[in-house]
Amino acid sequence: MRGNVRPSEWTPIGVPSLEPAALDVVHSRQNMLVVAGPGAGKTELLAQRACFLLQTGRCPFPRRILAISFKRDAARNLSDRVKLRCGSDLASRFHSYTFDAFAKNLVDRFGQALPDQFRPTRDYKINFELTKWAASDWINQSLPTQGSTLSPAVRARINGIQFYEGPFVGQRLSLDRLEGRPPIERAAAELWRYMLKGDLRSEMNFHMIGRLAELILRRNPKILAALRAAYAYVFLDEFQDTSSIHYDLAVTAFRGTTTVVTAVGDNKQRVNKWAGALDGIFDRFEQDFASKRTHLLFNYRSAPELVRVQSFVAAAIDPNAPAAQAAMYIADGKPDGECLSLIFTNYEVEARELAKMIKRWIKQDALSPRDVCILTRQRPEHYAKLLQAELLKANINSRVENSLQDLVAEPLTIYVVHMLRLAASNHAPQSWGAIVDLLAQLQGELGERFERRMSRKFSQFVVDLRTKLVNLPTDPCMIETLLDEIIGFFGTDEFKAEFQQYAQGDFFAKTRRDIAQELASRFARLRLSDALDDLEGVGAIPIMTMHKSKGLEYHTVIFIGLEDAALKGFNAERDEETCGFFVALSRAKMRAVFTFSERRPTYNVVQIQKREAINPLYDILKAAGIEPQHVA
Ligand SMILES: Nc1ncnc2c1ncn2[C@@H]1O[C@H](COP(=O)(O)OP(=O)(O)OP(=O)(O)O)[C@@H](O)[C@H]1O
Repeated sequence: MRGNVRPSEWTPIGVPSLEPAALDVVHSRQNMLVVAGPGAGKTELLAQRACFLLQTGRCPFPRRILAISFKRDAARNLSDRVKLRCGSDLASRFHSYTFDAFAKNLVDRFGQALPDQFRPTRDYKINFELTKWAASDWINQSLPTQGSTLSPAVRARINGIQFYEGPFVGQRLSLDRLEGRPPIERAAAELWRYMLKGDLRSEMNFHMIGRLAELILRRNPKILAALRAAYAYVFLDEFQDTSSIHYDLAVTAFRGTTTVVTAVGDNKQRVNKWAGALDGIFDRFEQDFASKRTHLLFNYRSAPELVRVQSFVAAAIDPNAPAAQAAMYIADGKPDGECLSLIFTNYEVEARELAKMIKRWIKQDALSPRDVCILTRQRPEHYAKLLQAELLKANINSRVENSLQDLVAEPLTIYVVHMLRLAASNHAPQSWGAIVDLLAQLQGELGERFERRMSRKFSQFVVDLRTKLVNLPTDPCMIETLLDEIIGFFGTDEFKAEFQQYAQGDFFAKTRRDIAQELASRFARLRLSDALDDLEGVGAIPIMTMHKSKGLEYHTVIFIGLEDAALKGFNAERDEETCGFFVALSRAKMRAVFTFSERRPTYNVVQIQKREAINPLYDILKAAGIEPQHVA
């Protein structure tokens, strides 16, 4: 569809209707802050707003919309929704990035315009080892003493976390002179200098990249003006998790400009305080961006009984939070959702009984394993290990998603898998369509003639690929060569240019290597289509930490181990842990289950488990009428 629909004639696509407050946001010409609970349709609202702006020409060609999320799968989910709702042509002006990818893109393109002291080398490397927890070690062990203004005794007195969250990356980078400044600030300047390494290859983490991106915009009016001219609209998803690095970047880029910013979030799902999520971020945004705040009241995701239980948790987190209303219609006599708190005598009984229940639920509710999700507070491979074995006995596959979730959301994986699916089957229309769209996008051509010409080449490539895969390679190096051929068919340079995360550094090579490793282990034991299903997790119950479940939804959610040991930070971070509990509960559409096992191994030793520290969570459930039930 072209961008020629009249605003007054535009109607939401793919959902029956939007509540009036949501429709106001879709149409809005001013900065807006949307505060709404789980399942209120915040992400959907952004997708609808993108369609409205593109289809009505409110975002006129060639201007674009920039959407920024925190997780790769959230960014992908949003761009998929827009593509599905208004077609690839218009959606090509909808750019959905994670914050990290957006910042890295700026540094990769314009990093050489930075002043000497903050200019990274073009081939900089991402270093994940520099964290706030390791900051003291970096100051004391890695910083060279030669040429330093800090004695070892002074360095040893610097508090690493304060240093990291303060002058190192907690505030805008300063180009001021350092003489006479406190040691903590001089240490920050020295660690920056050490990481950027002069002529040697620079190393940075994403916090540093975020800070450099902000500095680029602050120091270069032309780059800033070009960015603002390119993006007429900006969307900020999961806004409650915004850190000072992200916020400063957004402020420098778009505050006080004609670019219209829409931020959506839920203060009750704020679980990233450890990663720097700012207090009072909604109020700051309202002031800084002169925005209007609006609330959404419906919950489109969860059944009425679950929305009722959620309201008790919501009230415990924020007594002023407006009560959400369930939008789901349940016919008379049908179950309207259930929430269970189950107590087991030990973890073996828990695994056995849960496996039986899951089997029963899958059958009775006609679910696919992907409709069920198993959550843990931490270490999912440990908490779910026995349950996985019991599920397997019942012929139900499951897998821990954490390590694969990001890889599977990578465009490189997505398009390689599409191509391999075509090689595996004569009937994979979705994969065919996805690749034709990609080729059109990469080559900037559309229309029937292009498709006919492309189709011939493409069909031949698939036939050749199929021949090569008669015997599946199990050597990762051979698979990497195969991946090179596939990417070469798309056009390696074009592919890297389209997906900016691959344009610089070794991320492309690393992703290719990871895909090859994952495929190799599966090719050794499975047929091609089964290997691809296994990689994508088709037919397997996903298991993940509650943090990784943000933004996702499942028919049935089972949280294993609502216990003191699993939530050991509860006393210190009660608000944040309660928000985490709320996130877990609110992922469920129809059923939420929380388990407690009286005995469970903490690491390798079986220990008696308690629920004293986290009793406030059990109290909330009890207040909602959910009493713990003992199971065999
Ligand atoms: N107006 C609507 N009508 C019907 N269904 C809707 C509507 N808006 C959203 N939904 C559906 O409700 C579910 C939740 O929507 P969405 O993921 O956008 O909510 P959210 O507010 O971003 O949730 P959360 O903050 O909990 O991640 C999705 O399945 C979505 O398709």
